[in-house]
Amino acid sequence: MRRIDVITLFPEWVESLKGLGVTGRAMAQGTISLHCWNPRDFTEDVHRSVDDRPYGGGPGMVMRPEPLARCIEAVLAEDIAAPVSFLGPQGRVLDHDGVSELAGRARLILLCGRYEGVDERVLQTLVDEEWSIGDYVLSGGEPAAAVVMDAVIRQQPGVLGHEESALRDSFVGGRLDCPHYTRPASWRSRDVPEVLLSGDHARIERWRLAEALHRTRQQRPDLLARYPVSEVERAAAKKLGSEKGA
Ligand SMILES: CN1CCN(c2ccccc2CNc2ccc(C(N)=O)cn2)CC1
Repeated sequence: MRRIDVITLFPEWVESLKGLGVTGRAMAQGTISLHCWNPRDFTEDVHRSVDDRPYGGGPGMVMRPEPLARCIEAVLAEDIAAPVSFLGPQGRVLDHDGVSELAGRARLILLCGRYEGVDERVLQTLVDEEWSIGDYVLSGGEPAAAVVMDAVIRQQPGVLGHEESALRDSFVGGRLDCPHYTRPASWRSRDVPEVLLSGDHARIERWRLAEALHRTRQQRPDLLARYPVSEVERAAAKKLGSEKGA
């Protein structure tokens, strides 16, 4: 991922990401460039109107096709080609595999809908795919775009600095995360599991694998169906069990 373009009526929404956390660091490092485009800059009327009343009546407004189309075409005219991804509730639901797929691209073009939605003819002629961050309705696509950007940017080599932490994340390999602890070793009479204080890194790794597997089995059995228990996990759980007995 080298470049992200976001088409939105609320550029300040996206500009705020430039200064924050993982996304902010990736921009500052120059690993990723973020470009914001506002369809309002592509209106041709004096009122710079980007929405209009829906044909067939009903509540709310619809995003007008012409300014949006001109904006999308301006985005596509710049830099390398990339699919136009629309954030909407009807889209493919984003999961770890979807994030990996998007993270592998050189460029992302994210279109954020507002109002009651976008004129269907723009979706038919200029949008290549639709992504959803979950089965619920938002007031606009911007929060969904921010989620996609964060998830994708942290997959980029060098962004997290500690490569391995992106690999151990929840959902990598279909597993939830293991528990995390820091000082003090005893806090309000609750102790850190002694294995983590043992300095035995192979045993600690086994414990973390076994805990992630245990949590996944408890909270997300559907993930186990999709990503069956591996030999390494089985061996880790077995060896741990025998040590506990020891
Ligand atoms: C009140 N209406 C506002 C506009 N909206 C709409 C309709 C079509 C496309 C985009 C939107 C923007 N909303 C989104 C966006 C993404 C998600 C998601 N799950 O990823 C949920 N909602 C329909 C509802």
